Amino acid sequence: MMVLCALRRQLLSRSNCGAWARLLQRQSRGCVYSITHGFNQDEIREKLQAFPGGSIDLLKQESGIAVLTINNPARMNAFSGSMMVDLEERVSQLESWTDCKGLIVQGSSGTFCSGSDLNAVRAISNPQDGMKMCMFMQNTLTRLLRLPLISVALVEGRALGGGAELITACDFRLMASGSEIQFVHKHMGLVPGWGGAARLVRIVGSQHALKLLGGALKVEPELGLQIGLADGVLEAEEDALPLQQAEDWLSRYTKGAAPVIRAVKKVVLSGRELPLSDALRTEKDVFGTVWGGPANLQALASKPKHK
Ligand SMILES: CCCC(=O)SCCNC(=O)CCNC(=O)[C@H](O)C(C)(C)COP(=O)(O)OP(=O)(O)OC[C@H]1O[C@@H](n2cnc3c(N)ncnc32)[C@H](O)[C@@H]1OP(=O)(O)O
Repeated sequence: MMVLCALRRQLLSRSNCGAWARLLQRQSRGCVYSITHGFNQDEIREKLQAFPGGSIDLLKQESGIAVLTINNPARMNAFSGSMMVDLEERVSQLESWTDCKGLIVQGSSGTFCSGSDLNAVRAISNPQDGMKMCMFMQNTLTRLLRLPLISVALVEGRALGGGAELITACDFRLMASGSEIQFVHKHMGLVPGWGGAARLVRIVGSQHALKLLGGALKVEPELGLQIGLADGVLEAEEDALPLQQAEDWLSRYTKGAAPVIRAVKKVVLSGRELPLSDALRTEKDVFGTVWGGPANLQALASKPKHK
């Protein structure tokens, strides 16, 4: 801590205050890696931008539900370098949207995501660059998971490799019928590197995680439900597209005032990530933000009966 404070003072005294302030802000945003870990985000961004293609699109709706779309259909929505940078920018936008209550992450054109763009993977196959890309994606996906809103991955078609890792950075997962999730890393001579293994263990437990990663098993909706990787299965419906079905599913958790929904996520997140004493203190602080707030006063005035 003392080292960090000294570093902060040292950095702020430098002439280029704006850039340093940005670096320090990133460090405090809940990233895993910062300048103290030798992580230089601007340098990595520049490298990633050298592999263009596709986009990550964010739709902010008045309902407070956002839709994030992985959009690179010619490559089954594989993640190019510029899409990794795009994703980081979209997460920053979501961090600043304080009325947002829910997020759906989907792929374009009926499939989720086929992982890293193999063309970029081939071009940066040295371990140093690979680890830098990993740090960048781990930071972004950690920030995605920590957003104070309720997120759901809508899996249609295939979620492979990094695509399977991305779905673990959402609070929930819905699988459309016929969809598949597969951590194909072993077949590529790899292990997950975007934080997918650490998050998968927390979602399905270490026994199931070992089977999914060690066997590169295909997870279809039935198995997904059975092991707790999927929270619901969407059957094909004539009058509701999967995105509409996902919005309906999510609405049971996002109905209500934004500050309350966001507080719910914050207390669950702190319970999941912090030691008990710290989580309890955080819960007390978050409680203080809603106690006596508009939603609380309105509920009290309406003489509720919870039947
Ligand atoms: C830490 C991250 C680790 C990783 O993510 S490593 C990457 C793991 N992902 C993969 O290995 C996916 C490899 N792709 C496949 O298995 C198949 O393409 C896939 C997704 C099952 C789809 O099969 P099909 O339906 O038969 O379609 P297809 O093979 O003809 O693909 C259509 C076009 O998409 C391209 N594509 C699919 N996945 C890609 C990828 N990850 N990177 C770059 N290009 C990719 C594929 O090459 C094809 O392009 P083209 O039409 O031949 O020009």
